[in-house]
Amino acid sequence: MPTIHLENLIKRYGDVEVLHGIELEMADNEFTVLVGPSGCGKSTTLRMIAGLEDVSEGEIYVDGKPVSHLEPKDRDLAMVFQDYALYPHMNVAQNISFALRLARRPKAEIDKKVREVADTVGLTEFLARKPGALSGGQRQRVAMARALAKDSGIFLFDEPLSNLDAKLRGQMRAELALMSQRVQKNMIYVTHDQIEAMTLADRIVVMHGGYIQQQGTPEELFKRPVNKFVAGFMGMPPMNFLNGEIVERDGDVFVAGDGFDVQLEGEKAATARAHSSKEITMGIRPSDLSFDENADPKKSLTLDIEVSEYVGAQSVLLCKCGSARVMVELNSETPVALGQTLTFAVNPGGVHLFDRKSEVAL
Ligand SMILES: Nc1ncnc2c1ncn2[C@@H]1O[C@H](COP(=O)(O)OP(=O)(O)OP(=O)(O)O)[C@@H](O)[C@H]1O
Repeated sequence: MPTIHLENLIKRYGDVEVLHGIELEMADNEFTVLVGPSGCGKSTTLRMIAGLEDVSEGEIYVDGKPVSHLEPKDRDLAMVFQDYALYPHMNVAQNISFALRLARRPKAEIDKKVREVADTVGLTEFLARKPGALSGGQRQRVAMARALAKDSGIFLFDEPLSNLDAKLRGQMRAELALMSQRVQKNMIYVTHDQIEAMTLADRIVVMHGGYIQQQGTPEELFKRPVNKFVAGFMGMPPMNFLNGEIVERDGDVFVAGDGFDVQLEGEKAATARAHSSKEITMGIRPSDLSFDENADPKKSLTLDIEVSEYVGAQSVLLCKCGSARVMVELNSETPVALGQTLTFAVNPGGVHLFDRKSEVAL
């Protein structure tokens, strides 16, 4: 499979620069997800790789060769768009084989390829149907099969699941994960959905404001976000942020703020002590806060429940901690009432510290 290298990619529309020097390497057979909020530049990056947008500065290399001057058709890639763009008057088999027929491949070869890819995406029984008689998920699979039939080394996806309802999205996500293991291609996938990114990616690239914020495995991004943006973007329910100050008392290090005073341990305490500014933001994920009435007061948060959202086995509680809001999760069987004050133990390893001004992780 080809490797892809984006070298200092810059994109300008007129005077406005929207990508400010994207530097990225994608290895053989890797599933890379570009993720970020609307307008961060992920689609523009993908469209530049595809050749659908010009490169303002920088270069795109595929297997070491510059490709930014090449037409999309000469770039050895297949793309699946958000809206699938199927031909409504052609049946599934004809949609899948369109590019092969255009290239005048022998009929036997085309038939074999159609059967193969239809089997891969589970469409065998629908080959004679027109797109109008298919469900959203099935249409999505046709788009995928059509791209697979091209046998390209690189596969590009632009939010391919965004038109599906939540249940189908979940199913297709799982199918995509399975398919990507089977087809062994270099895949680049764009989404604004961090759950899609976490479940599909070998490597996630988080973008914001035309810059790459961080790239790494889903676990690296979740456990060691480099800044407050990445920390808040990855994970659901999102990480809680509490503004506080680093204070030392009797040799111990605390983060103290409105309504909380949490002692730091080990490496975190040493890092906080050594940090130049005392003004920080403490981040704690809901999964690192556990309900415990007997928790050590120095290592817990006292929270007033404002809203409780029942989501099945767990409830998500929106609470007040001083002037800040904190989300926690609680077993739905635990009897609690709105307005009640509860104590949640802080997992010391789950405390993240960010410089309050620069928002960079300490
Ligand atoms: N043709 C254009 N002319 C001017 N600005 C554009 C054009 N296309 C995109 N932009 C701007 O470039 C930035 C990046 O857009 P892009 O579509 O890549 O974002 P995105 O992260 O994919 O967002 P979304 O999830 O909403 O599609 C945005 O600020 C957008 O307004």
